[in-house]
Amino acid sequence: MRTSIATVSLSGSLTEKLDAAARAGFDGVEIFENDLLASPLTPEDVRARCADLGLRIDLYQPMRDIEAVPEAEFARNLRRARHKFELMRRLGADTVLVCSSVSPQAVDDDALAAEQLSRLADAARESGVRVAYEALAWGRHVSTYDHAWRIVEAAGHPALGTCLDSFHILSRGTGTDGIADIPGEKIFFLQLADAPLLAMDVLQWSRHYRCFPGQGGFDVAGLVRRVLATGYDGPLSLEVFNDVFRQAEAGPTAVDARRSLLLLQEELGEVPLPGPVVPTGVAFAELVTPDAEPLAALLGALGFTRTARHRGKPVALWEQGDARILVNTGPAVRRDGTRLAAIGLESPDPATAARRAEALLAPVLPRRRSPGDAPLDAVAAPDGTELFFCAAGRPERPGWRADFEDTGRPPGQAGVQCIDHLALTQPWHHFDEAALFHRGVLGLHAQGSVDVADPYGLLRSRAVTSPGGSVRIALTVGAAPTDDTVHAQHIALATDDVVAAARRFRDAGGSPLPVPANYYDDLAARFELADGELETYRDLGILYDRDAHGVFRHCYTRTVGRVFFELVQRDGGYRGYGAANAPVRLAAQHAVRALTGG
Ligand SMILES: O=C(O)c1ccc(O)c(O)c1
Ligand SMILES: [Mg+2]
Repeated sequence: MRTSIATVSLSGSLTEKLDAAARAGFDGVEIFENDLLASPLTPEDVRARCADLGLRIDLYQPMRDIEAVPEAEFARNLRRARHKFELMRRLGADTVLVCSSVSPQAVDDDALAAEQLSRLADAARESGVRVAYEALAWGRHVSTYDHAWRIVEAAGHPALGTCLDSFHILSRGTGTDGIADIPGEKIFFLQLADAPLLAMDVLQWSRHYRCFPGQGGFDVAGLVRRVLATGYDGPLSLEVFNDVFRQAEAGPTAVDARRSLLLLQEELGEVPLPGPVVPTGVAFAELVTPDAEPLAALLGALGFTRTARHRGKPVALWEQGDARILVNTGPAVRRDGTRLAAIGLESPDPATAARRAEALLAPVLPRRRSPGDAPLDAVAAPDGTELFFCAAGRPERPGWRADFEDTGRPPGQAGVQCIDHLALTQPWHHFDEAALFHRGVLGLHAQGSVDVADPYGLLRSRAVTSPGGSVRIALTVGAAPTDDTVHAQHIALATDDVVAAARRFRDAGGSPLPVPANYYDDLAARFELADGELETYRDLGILYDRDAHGVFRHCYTRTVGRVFFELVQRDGGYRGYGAANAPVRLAAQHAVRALTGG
């Protein structure tokens, strides 16, 4: 199955768009007229460039407001169209998209629409061009795919077919049964886009919020299955109007787009991919820092001990229960300050997990970092976080732990059992990509996204989890372009007694994030807590939340660089991450930063 992408889906100049599409491995492009008009390249240049890049020009688009208009108007439209057919000859593009008219001049007359589209197709055929007629969801008289098909069928012209666009069909909730009535050879083109389920004007929704398949709420795969059943054998082409993609760099967007199509093709059984191999736990989280001291103090207060050091690199292993944290002070990482750089994921089959990631266009990292290191399969996530696939339950394989030499100190025992979750701040323009990556590449389940008010902005957060919750990653992003480096990442540590753990932390010299008294007044109003409970929480800076399943109690440390820790206690199967408390936490962190200038 050939794959294609509309130039409108990518940012930059036409040249940049074409380069990005080719590099990501697309077979073709839809050239959006505005991209050509704004380009200094001649149509012949564009044609040559596409040929050099191995890209076919699958579609030229759009032609608007053509049909069902008074004859004089149609004559002008035909003249305009002939110009474009000549342009397409120079480009080497053989299919043009005609959107259903939105013109106030258009009349509700299918016979007239069919007759004029037929005359348009006559002119197109003379230039070796085919016309694909698409119903815009907001078309003046034609807004559904089955209506557009009835007109195409009535015209009965060999150079006239229809273009199906998943957004226009699924946004209107039009049933897809009617697709089976269209002969495959009359579907001249198939455009794919997903979108989040929003209640808004369909034109605004389409022009600003489309996303790649798998990133929204539509059943795009179900629609494609129906289209393929007709015998359609043209490309699967992504046409995504999206405000974020318009601003983000074209290269990564094109990779994100291609990954989305690969996953769609896998779902359809068209492209076999290795795996997925779902990770079964977090082997370690690796922090890099220019100065180990503040982290050492923090980890010590949390009850971790330094149990081992790497044989060849300045990396220390801190352990408590099943929570393992690497602190890397290597020179290569000093410039970025303290941050979460890598995650070790326990995997039942690391090699296959890495092969799947590679097949889905994740950059593969060298297996051996230095001579003598145990080979580890690793890839980079879209935000640059390194993901190591660590053999779990495979004693015959040398694990990452073999690279470490024990210090002789046992793991700490201050009530922390394991890593509950990791919260990673994503670059603001890669949020949807990050969720699709973690779902598609790692086989994690993506939960719905929640908005969180920050005193200076709005954050969106979406969790991806393994079955049973042994791996939980909260992906967070600012809703508007921001300096992403100001956002923190955190490691949440699970305990079955957060009160005891928080007390130990404070007694060991740790300073919890201070929580305002107003928060506790509100807590008293919302929940009937046992005698003394509220006072304990207030004293220790513990926050409280409840869902349909259970109770969540949690507290935070101060931030070092971009990193802070959270102690969490989940009871009764609580599923969330304390999102209700996040605005208070964010405000408290801003307040601390303002005081300390850090
Ligand atoms: O928003 C539009 O105008 C527009 C143009 C061309 C398309 O293929 C489409 O789906 C929408
Ligand atoms: Mg379209």
